[in-house]
Amino acid sequence: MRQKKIELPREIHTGPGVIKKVGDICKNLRFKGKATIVTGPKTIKIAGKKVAESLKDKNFDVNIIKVKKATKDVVEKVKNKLEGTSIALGVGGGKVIDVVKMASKYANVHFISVPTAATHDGIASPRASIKNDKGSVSLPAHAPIAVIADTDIIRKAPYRFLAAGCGDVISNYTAVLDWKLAHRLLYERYSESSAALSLMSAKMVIKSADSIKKGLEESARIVVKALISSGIAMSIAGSSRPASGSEHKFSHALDIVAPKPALHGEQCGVGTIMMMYLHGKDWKFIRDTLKKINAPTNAYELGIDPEYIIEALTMAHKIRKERYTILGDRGLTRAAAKRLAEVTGVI
Ligand SMILES: NC(=O)C1=CN([C@@H]2O[C@H](COP(=O)(O)OP(=O)(O)OC[C@H]3O[C@@H](n4cnc5c(N)ncnc54)[C@H](O)[C@@H]3O)[C@@H](O)[C@H]2O)C=CC1
Ligand SMILES: O=C(CO)COP(=O)(O)O
Ligand SMILES: [Zn+2]
Repeated sequence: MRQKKIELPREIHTGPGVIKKVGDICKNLRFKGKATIVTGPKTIKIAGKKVAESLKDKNFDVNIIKVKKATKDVVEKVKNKLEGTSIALGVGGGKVIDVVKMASKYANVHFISVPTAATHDGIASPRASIKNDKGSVSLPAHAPIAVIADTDIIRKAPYRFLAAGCGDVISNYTAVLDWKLAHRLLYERYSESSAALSLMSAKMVIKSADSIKKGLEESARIVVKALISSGIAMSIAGSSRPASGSEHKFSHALDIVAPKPALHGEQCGVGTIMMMYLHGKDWKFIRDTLKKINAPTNAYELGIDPEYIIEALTMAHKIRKERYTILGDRGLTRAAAKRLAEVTGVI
């Protein structure tokens, strides 16, 4: 029988003010000595310093590293600085968390995910999206030993971030459709339980769309919960298949061609509208849900020129080629891409 390993976070702490418990949590997990915080230039002020204080209070020797990008070079540099550390903590957005996730895996130390915004479902996933010279790659990393999501910090982040997180998790709809397609066409390994959890995560957000509002702790909690369970769906699958399909290929393509890309989750949400159309499914329902949440549903709201939307659509199939989707191996012609974006109101 095929052997399988599922890696999950051991502890998940959410709630207002939970960041003050980071030191305690690390101590209870039996870490001691040096703790390394990986954070960003903005997020150090929002949360990094609080994490450092909490760790120092529990006698940790704290080292702080600031990163801006999630590239292979940055991962390598961080990995080298993790030597002798007992625990690494990623305090920030998706890029910071991906860097620490990958670097700590290479350095063979545990890491803790401390998201400062609910923008993405990499919070608890065992995968890392890392930029290289051709765009980005999805790499196997490891799951965080703990997730510490302070919903007070997350609710105070710009509302746009929360809406982006909703887009990232709603995109599971088309990711699962693509996965099923690949299973039928190529007999790709498919997990019913992972797909069910992935869709349940998306539905958690869709069901609450009317009550996801700016500044509310409850809204932050709903989205964080959905993002964590989507990450767990990736753990069960052992890949990002349940949470990344054709709509993510479109977003990754935009990251390459657009001079000023929007947030990952915002682009994935718009991609989901178009990929639902290609699958012959209810794309209007996705658009209307994103509208309710106040997430972007078109090029104008993304702040991206329509020309780049068309270009990204025509090249999306070339990204993560191993991941078969509705875009097929040949992708869309320019005329088909333009029509798709027009019919769905994206351009
Ligand atoms: N590994 C995985 O499974 C997944 C990885 N990702 C990756 O995550 C990245 C997207 O993550 P994002 O967080 O959208 O982008 P990001 O990490 O670039 O963060 C966006 C911006 O928000 C700022 N920020 C974070 N928290 C803030 C707060 N509380 N207040 C004000 N500003 C704050 C950051 O400093 C940054 O400038 C992409 O690279 C994507 O590929 C996305 C989904 C899943
Ligand atoms: O963003 C992701 C899931 O939301 C992961 O995407 P990739 O596996 O395409 O990098
Ligand atoms: Zn994503």
